[in-house]
Amino acid sequence: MAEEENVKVAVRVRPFNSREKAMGSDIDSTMDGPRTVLTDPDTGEEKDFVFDYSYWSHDGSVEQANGYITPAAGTRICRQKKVYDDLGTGVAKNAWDGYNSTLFAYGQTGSGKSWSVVGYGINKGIVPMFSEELFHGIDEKKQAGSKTQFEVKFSMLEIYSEKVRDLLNPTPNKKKSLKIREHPKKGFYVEGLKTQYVDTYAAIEQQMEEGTHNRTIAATNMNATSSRAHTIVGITFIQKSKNKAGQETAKSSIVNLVDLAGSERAESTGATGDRLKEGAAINQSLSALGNVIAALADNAGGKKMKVPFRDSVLTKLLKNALGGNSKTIMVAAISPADINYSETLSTLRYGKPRYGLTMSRINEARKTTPNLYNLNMDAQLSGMICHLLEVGENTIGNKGCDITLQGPSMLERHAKIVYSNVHEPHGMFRLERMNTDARTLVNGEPLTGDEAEELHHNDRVMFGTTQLYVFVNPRQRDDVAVATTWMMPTYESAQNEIASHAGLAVSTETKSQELEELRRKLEEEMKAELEENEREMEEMRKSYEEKLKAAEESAG
Ligand SMILES: Nc1ncnc2c1ncn2[C@@H]1O[C@H](COP(=O)(O)OP(=O)(O)OP(=O)(O)O)[C@@H](O)[C@H]1O
Repeated sequence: MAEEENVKVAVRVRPFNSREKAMGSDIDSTMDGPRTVLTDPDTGEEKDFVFDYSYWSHDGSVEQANGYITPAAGTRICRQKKVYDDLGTGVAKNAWDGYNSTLFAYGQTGSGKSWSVVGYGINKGIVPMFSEELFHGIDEKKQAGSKTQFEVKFSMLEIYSEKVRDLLNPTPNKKKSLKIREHPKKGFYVEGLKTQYVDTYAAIEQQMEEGTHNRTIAATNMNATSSRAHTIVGITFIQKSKNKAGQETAKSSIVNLVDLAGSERAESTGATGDRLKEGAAINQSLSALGNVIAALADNAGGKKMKVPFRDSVLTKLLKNALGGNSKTIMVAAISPADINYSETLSTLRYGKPRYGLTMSRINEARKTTPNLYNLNMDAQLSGMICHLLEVGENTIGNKGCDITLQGPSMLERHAKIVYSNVHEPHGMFRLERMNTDARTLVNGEPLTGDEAEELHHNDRVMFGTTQLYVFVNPRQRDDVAVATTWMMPTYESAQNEIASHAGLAVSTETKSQELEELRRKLEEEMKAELEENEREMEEMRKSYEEKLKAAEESAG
C-alpha cells in the first residue's frame, strides 16, 4: 500500500448554476482518474492537471425526496461521503491521536467551497461529518466509562490586509486588530482571541453563523467583499487524563478550516488605494502559503528545506497545524462553465505546484493514468521507468519533447502519442511518427509512411533500436466488458515478436554463409592494405639508398 501522504490536493467541479444555464454555457473541464483537463473555449487548447483526487460532481446526480444527492446509475459522480472518506477520516484520526490538521478551501465565489467543506443541509460536508464523528466518539468513550475529560473549543478569525480580526468578538473600531505573539513553546498565537466551548455540532454551526454574520458586517464597514479576506475557523480538541502516577496529562489537537481569498480577485484592473493594498496582501499571503506547502511537500519527499512560515500572517498562524504529523488538505472548487475558464485556470494553477510528482505519487498515478513502462533484459529493471500520458499530444524524442528517450536511432522529434476521445469508455490513443526515418515498431511491426497506429492496452512499442515500452490503458484494462485475460508482456516475448516480424529468424546456415563472406572481404581489404604499405616502404628504402650513394660519391 502507498505511504499515507500528509499533503493532499483535491479538485471538485460543481453543477452549472442558474446563471450559467441561462447563458447556455458549455463545459470546459473533464476528469479522468486523478486528472482534470481544462479546455480553453477560444483556442480549444487543453491543459492537464493531476491532483490527488479529481471529483466530478457536475452532472449525473439524482436528488432524493429528502434532498439528498446520490449518483444516477452508471455515473461516476462523486458523493459527499466519498470526499469525507478520502480527506476527512485522516483528519479525525489525527485529532484523536493529538495531531493537527488544516483544510483549505480555494476557488472563486460560488464555486462550491462551502458545499465540500460545510455542505448544505442533508448533504453534509467534511466539517459536520468530522464533528459528528468526533462528538459520537466522545459519547462512546464516556458511555464506556472513560475517565478522560474531553473538551472541544471553537474560534473564528479573519485576516484582512495582513491584520487579524476576531469574528466571535468583533471590535467596533474597524482599524483595530489583534496582535500576533510568539510563545517559545506554543509558537504563534493571537492575543485575546475568543474561544468558545462547544459540545455538539449544532453549537459549532451556531458559532459559525455568528462569525459569518460578523464577517459580513465587517466587510460592509470596510467597503469590501467578504471573499477578499482569509477566514480561519479553529476547532481545538483536548483530551485530559491522569497517568498511573496520578499526574494530569493532556493531548491537544487543532483542526483549522481555512477559506482562502481567491488570487484572481486581486487582479482588479485599475485598483488603487485600499483595493490595491488589499490585492497585494492577498497575493503575498497566498504565495507565502504556496511556498510553505511546497516546502512541506518536498520535505515529506525526503528533502530538507527551510519552511518559510514567517512570510505572512496566514502562514504564521497556521504554523502549528502544518508540517510534522499534521495533515494538510486543499480543496480547489471549480465551475464547469466555459465563461469561468480564466478563474478556473487560476484556481487549478494555484493547486498544481503543491503537487510535485514524487515517486510514490507517480506509482499511485500510474494505476489510473494511461502510461508507457519500460521492458528491460534484466526483468528486475522492467517497469522501473514510467511515462504518464496526458490528454492531447505527447511528443517523444531525444531532446525537448514531453517524453525524452535516448538511445541508438532515437531522433530529436521521433514520434507522438495523441490521447483523444476522453469521453469514450477507453479513450483513443494513436501513435504517429514525426519523421519518416524514425524507427518505431508496434507489436514487432514497423510503422511506415504517415500512418497512425491505434494503441491498445498492453501493446509493445519500440522506439529506435533499444527503447522498448508497454502501453497501459487503465480504463481498457479494468473494463469488465472486455473479455480478455491480460498477459503481461515480457522482454523476451517482445524481442521474439520483433525478430519474427523482421524475418531475422533465418537459418543458422544462411547466417554462417553471410559471416564467411564478410570475413573473406575483410581479409582481402587487409591484404591489399598490407601490400600497399610494403610497396611504399620499398620505395622509401630505394630512394634513401640512392641519396646515400650520391652523397658518398660527391664526398669523394
Ligand atoms: N457538488 C455540488 N453538488 C450540488 N450543488 C453544488 C455542489 N457544489 C456547489 N453546489 C451549489 O453551488 C452553489 C455555490 O456553492 P457554494 O456556496 O458551496 O460556493 P462557495 O465557493 O462556498 O461560494 P462563496 O465563495 O460565495 O462562499 C450552491 O448553491 C450549492 O448548492
